[in-house]
Amino acid sequence: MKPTVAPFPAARLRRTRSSQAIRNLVQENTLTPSDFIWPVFVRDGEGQEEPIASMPGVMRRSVDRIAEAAVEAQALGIPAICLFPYTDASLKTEDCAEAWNPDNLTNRAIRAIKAAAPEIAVMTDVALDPYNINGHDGYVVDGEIVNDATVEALVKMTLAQADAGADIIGPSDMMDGRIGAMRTALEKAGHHNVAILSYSAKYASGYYGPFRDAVGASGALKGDKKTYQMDPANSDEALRLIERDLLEGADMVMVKPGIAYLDICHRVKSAFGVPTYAYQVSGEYAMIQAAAQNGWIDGGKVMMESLMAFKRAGCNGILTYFAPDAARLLNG
Ligand SMILES: NCC(=O)CCC(=O)O
Repeated sequence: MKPTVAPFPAARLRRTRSSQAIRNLVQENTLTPSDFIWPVFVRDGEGQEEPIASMPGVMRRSVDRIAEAAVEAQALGIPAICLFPYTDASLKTEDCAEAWNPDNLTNRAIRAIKAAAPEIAVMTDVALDPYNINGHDGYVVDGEIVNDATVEALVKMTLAQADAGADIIGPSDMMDGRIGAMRTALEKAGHHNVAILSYSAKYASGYYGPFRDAVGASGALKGDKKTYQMDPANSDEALRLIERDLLEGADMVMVKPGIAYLDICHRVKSAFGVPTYAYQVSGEYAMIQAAAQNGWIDGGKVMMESLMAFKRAGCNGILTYFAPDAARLLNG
């Protein structure tokens, strides 16, 4: 689209910025609480809310407190909550069997949320890293992250989550062939309406540091994730990954991290026109909070501006740790 601009003074582009009312009329993008998916951290125990030092304002919550948080999110108009478990080191093994335990933290939290806040959609994370003694998203054999055996484990994990009542499965592992395998298994098990929001374009990023503290994975990880997560230098490859996942049965797709990858969000939405999400990850959140706490930026303003940027880039929604704070601001 080529914008038409009459010569000055017929056109004074400041006219449409001259009052709040006119600015509201010409606003091109909007942000509402229904744009958010709220990632939360689950821990064991009861009545527990434990702050995470590198993510000011974010807690690890026990299952009962997660259910309360979901009730609050539902009241704020947030449509979905996404669960990440803080798994005790004693439950991390080489075979990652805790990942498909029907009574693991995630599956208990799904059932508790469904009982307390039935309207909110529950999204899960599918990857082996919270359960893996090696800290990787897949099985490690002789130093290699093996693909096909990992996919079999991820399918078991997916089915356990769907059986517990998950509405949206979020494969974040970046193995090849996992979306097709999960979709086939879900269909076969009668979970026709369980959606897959694929972490299709997930980059090997430095922005995930605080998240690894939050889920207790920082110590376990040996090496890096560059053989399965994407190179930040690449963009065409993201489109191939997105197309591949859509053809295998993904309903929605994600770009991760967010702010440094808005060009990818825009390309994905323009190329495919499918429900597209960005993950404003822990490092992005931590940077905004740290600068705000030092008085270097206005935290509320930067929070809202960063979230609007995702909408402007074409995203349908954002996974963001700011979800409840932003929803409260938007609800006035
Ligand atoms: N699979 C989920 C993540 O890796 C989240 C990363 C973050 O928030 O930094």
